[in-house]
Amino acid sequence: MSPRAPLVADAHRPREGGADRQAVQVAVGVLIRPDGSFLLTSRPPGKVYAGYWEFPGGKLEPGETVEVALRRELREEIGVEIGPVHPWRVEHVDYPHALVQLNFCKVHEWSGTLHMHEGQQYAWEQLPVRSAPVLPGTVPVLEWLSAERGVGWKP
Ligand SMILES: Nc1nc2c([nH]c(=O)n2[C@@H]2O[C@H](COP(=O)(O)OP(=O)(O)OP(=O)(O)O)[C@@H](O)[C@H]2O)c(=O)[nH]1
Repeated sequence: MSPRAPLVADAHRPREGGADRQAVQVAVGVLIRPDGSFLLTSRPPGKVYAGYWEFPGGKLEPGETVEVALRRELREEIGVEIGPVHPWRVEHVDYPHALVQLNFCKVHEWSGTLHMHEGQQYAWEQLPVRSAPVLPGTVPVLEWLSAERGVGWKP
C-alpha cells in the first residue's frame, strides 16, 4: 500500500529546505482520561504556530524511538510520567517550515500533576473541541476520534 499523501498546510507559502526535504519525526501523545476527555495544549510563545492548539509532544532526538521521545517530551513539557504507549496513527504534514511525520500514540495512564513548563495553556476536551485555533496537523486527529466515537463532527 502506498503511503498517504501529506496534508499540505499554507500551500501558498514557500517551503523551507526545498521540495525534497526529509521528514522530521515527531512523537505526539493523545492522553485520554476514563471519561473520554483528552488533553490539548497550546503551542508556547516563540514557536511556529504559537497559540495554536495541539496534542503535546515534540521532535525525536538522534537515536530516540517514538516512545522514548514521547516519554521525554511529556516529562519536559507537561511534567507527567506516562505509562504504556500505544502507537495509533501516522500522518505526514507539509508545512512551510518543515515536512513532519507525526507519530500519534494513545496514552491512558500517567502519574504526576500537569504542569505547563513552557508557558502553554491546557484543556481537557470533549468533541466538538472548544479550543481554537487548532494546528492543521491536529485537525485529522479530531476527525479520527470522532469517527471512533461515532460523533458526527467536521472542523
Ligand atoms: N506536538 C505536536 N506537534 C504537532 C502536532 N500537529 C502538528 O502538525 N505538529 C507539528 O509537529 C512539529 C512538532 O515540533 P515542535 O516544535 O512542537 O517540537 P519540539 O517541542 O521538539 O520543538 P523545539 O525543539 O524545536 O523547540 C511542529 O512542526 C508542529 O507544527 C500535534 O498535534 N502535536
